[in-house]
Amino acid sequence: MMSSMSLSRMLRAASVCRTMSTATKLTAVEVNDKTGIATVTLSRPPINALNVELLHDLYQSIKEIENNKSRGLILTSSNDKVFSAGLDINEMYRPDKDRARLLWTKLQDVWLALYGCALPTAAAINGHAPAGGCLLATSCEYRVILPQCRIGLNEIQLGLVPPIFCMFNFLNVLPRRVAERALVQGRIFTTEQALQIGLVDDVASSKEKALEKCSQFIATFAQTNPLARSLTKLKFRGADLQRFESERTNELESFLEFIDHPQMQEDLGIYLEGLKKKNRN
Ligand SMILES: CC/C=C\C/C=C\CCCC/C=C/C(=O)SCCNC(=O)CCNC(=O)[C@H](O)C(C)(C)COP(=O)(O)OP(=O)(O)OC[C@H]1O[C@@H](n2cnc3c(N)ncnc32)[C@H](O)[C@@H]1OP(=O)(O)O
Repeated sequence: MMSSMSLSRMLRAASVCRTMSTATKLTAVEVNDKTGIATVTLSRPPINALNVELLHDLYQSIKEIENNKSRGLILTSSNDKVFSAGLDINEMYRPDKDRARLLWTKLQDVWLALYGCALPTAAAINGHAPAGGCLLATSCEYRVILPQCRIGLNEIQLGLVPPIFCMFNFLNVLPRRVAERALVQGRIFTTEQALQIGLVDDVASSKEKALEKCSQFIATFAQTNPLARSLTKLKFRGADLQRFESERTNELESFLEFIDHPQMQEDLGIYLEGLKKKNRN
């Protein structure tokens, strides 16, 4: 039988963390009642590839957390090897046109919501974060990564032109020259390299420690007026958000045109097959 001691401990623990009532299917949202920090966990096995549904759920979670006046938002993954594999290539290869339009629109919505989020944001990067995975992490204000991970914007290696928000994210984090070279080379960085160039702020030996460091970052704003903080953040990011708005329709059309091209379809097919073959050998 459970002792009254362990029962009270369990009740205390349960009162610290609560799952948000509207937590969605492919993202789990947990709010720590003590700190007021919400953790969003990407939960689309096996590798958190960003499809329409995951992007939809992620957007809903970010907005919900922002509206619930949490103290901050931490983004992480339920997979212990992959933070996110980026866009689901199956959504771009031989795509349904309406769905491809939706995919890109939802990616744009997520970027706007995360990059422009009024709350302090941090990413506990507990696995590889190529392409769209890196985009999510660099939309946040602070990043902690685990050892032996790979992170970067490698779109150009797939023959894809990195969209404008990739550029904004890198310019916000890296010196201009480093950002430009990383994007045009489609560089994927190791944990050590990412730390050395400043693509991530810190390295932690486990997911728990990464989450702790993210919470500590968010706690640095405990004494700061939240409105003053968010308006200051907006002053830094506002020009990017405005330029994005003015180009979002063009970027959507460019994306659709791009993936409609026969050569692009052939390249994506080869790339996808290469990823699958790796597992067959
Ligand atoms: C205005 C702009 C105009 C035009 C621009 C046009 C387009 C720009 C788009 C730019 C925005 C973002 C783009 C992207 O995100 S593209 C996606 C790029 N992602 C990658 O290249 C990652 C590829 N994957 C990997 O490197 C590894 O899978 C990873 C993530 C390191 C994990 O490795 P591991 O744990 O070993 O897992 P597996 O490789 O065995 O993968 C398991 C399983 O998943 C399949 N898979 C992997 N990645 C993807 C993916 N991104 N989409 C779909 N499927 C993926 C893989 O094939 C395996 O499948 P299997 O059937 O073999 O189990």
